[in-house]
Amino acid sequence: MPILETQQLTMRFGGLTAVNQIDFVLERGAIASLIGPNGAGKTTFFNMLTGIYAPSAGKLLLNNGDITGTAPDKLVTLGVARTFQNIRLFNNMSVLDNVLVGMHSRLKANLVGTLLRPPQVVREELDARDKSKYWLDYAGIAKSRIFEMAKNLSYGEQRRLEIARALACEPQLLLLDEPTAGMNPAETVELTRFIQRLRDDLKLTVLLIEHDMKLVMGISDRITVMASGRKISEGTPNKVINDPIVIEAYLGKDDDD
Ligand SMILES: Nc1ncnc2c1ncn2[C@@H]1O[C@H](COP(=O)(O)OP(=O)(O)OP(=O)(O)O)[C@@H](O)[C@H]1O
Repeated sequence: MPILETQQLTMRFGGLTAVNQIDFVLERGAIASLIGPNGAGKTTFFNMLTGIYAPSAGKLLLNNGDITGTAPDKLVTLGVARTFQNIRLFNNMSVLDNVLVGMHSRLKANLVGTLLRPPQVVREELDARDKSKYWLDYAGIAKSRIFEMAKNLSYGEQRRLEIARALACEPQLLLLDEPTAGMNPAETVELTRFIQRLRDDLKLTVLLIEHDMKLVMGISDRITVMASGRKISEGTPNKVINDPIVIEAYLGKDDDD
């Protein structure tokens, strides 16, 4: 059973169809990539998968259950976590608090519990802090950095912090929107290995939007290619890179995609 499936998923903004009737299947445990020229509809597709946009038409299934139109925080509790193309951190909060905020939707305490702080709430908070520290360490953020404000981290560290925050939500499916954007080649290699570890050690399913073709070709079990809102090709890296439609629509472009 696939972990995620879309059926004829469509998003219209006024007269523009940004995502047009996409059928997509993501197998559990896969690393899959979504590629395509600027404006192809990749981020819009991600935004529907994570509940930020309710699709204009079509269906979205998680573990065969219909989750079309489900809100983002609910999807996090169902095991879908993501990072963003433009890093979205609380810059003036500590590194640790950024992860704790991300875990909030999984904590059980309600407002009354939070105010009265009975022992089980205090315990839950302590557990959450321990878990946050664990995931920060897992993502390679030094212990000495966790009380720094997020804005003081290097760019590569901020990207890893975003991933740590997503991991702390204990997802089954992790969506990464251009995770290497702005990284230098060494950081990109390191991140590639890290993504493979997420799949191999944590058994996560990973879907990424990525412009770095070397990374995409090296890491992906499957690649889906979008152009002008449509899926134009799909398959193994080898199949996709040799598909004339892809070469014409995407790889043949002379910009830096
Ligand atoms: N909220 C919105 N309102 C109106 N139009 C939008 C909105 N979001 C995206 N679009 C349009 O939808 C199309 C697809 O955009 P999208 O950002 O999904 O593409 P993309 O493949 O992620 O591009 P990039 O690689 O540049 O990030 C573009 O024409 C874009 O201008």
